[in-house]
Amino acid sequence: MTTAEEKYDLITRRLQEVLGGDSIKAILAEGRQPKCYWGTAPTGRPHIGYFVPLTKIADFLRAGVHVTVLLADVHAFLDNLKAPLELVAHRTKYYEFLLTTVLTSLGIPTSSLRFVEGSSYQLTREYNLDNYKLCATVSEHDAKKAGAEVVKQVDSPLLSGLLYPGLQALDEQYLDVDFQFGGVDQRKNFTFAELYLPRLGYAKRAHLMNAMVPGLAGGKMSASDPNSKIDFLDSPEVVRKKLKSAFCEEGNVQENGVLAFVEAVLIPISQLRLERTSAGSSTVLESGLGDQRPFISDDAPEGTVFSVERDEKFGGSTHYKTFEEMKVDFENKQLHPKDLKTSVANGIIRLLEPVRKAFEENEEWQRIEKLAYPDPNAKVDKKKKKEKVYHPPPPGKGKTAKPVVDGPSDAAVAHAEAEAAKQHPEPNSS
Ligand SMILES: N[C@@H](Cc1ccc(O)cc1)C(=O)O
Repeated sequence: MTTAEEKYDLITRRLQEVLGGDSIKAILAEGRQPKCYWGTAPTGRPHIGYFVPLTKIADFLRAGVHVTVLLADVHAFLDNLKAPLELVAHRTKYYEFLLTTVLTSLGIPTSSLRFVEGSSYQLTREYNLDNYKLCATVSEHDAKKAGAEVVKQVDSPLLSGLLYPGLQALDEQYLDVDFQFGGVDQRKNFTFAELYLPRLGYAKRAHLMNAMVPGLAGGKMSASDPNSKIDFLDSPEVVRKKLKSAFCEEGNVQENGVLAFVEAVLIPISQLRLERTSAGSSTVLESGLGDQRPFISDDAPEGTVFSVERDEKFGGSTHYKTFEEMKVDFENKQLHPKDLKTSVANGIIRLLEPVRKAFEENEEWQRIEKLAYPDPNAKVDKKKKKEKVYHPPPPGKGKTAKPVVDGPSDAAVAHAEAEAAKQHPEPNSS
């Protein structure tokens, strides 16, 4: 990788939108290495759509960008308590285990990037003062608009949802980056940051956005339909079942969750692996944990990005070098939905194998997983907890009355949290 233009092209390839690209070009032209971050709020369990930002991170690293991954723990509960306070630390740990493993499986050594927890700096005096300054600058209308696509929209919105975009904007300053990267669903948050950071005297950052990952059922990968998304730890049987029920009609390339998924997730991973092989050892990418070519048959010609394996009596296997070729075949009914689904299922199973293996070999991760995502059907415990809730008498009343300067008791806080959780129940996932 030599010229600034080549680096810029690698940084911005496959993105849906770039705001402020010229500032990145200028940094590269000076021979400097841009700094960026990608933030994720540890709420529900990450699904395999996360491969999209993670493969993009591989591009950034290859172009010499300094990458920070923000585990936005504070944001995870600011967003309608999607991660309730008592679970957020466990979920943060779970995300860290998972992201580290997936990055390694893609051949990205985590030593080449930095992980930061939001709460490690968002609770400081300096950050909070900036937050209050923002609160005295931003209108309620703008804060609401900025969070509209990211913060869960409910009938009785909490104040925390209004703070969310402001904190995300401040993160750019406190993580000291040149650009922030995220899905296009972050667009309103990003333009909000561009407008408001300069009003605090901070630099306006560039924003890079990837397209949203399509769900297997068609449309966006949906939180409410568990069949539309695949968990990193799903077993081969579950992966096959989810693919079987995916919407994939013969000849229809317009509404086709499976094909769209191949284009957005699987082919970029194949390309990444191909580039690694051809670039040799001079790149930051190392060999991954597992199978090097999860979607390509052993006997496929060079340059193949996806193989559909088929019995000779059904015409034999086809090896595609581009997504376009595959799409044309599907449209012309040369590629049958059943064959496509089978090859995609097999590819995903191979891709997830090293992640599942790492999970099975790591007792600490397994312990954290249970704490982070307790079984929602284990109602017994919940009931017990409810009975224990203590309702303190109002200040000045009751035997234990004392001045209120102490702040609310733990029990009062627990009660308030339980009430909040009732009104804003946690969604299945983000
Ligand atoms: N808004 C991001 C999470 C995030 C939080 C804080 C940030 O600074 C950046 C990103 C999401 O929807 O997942």
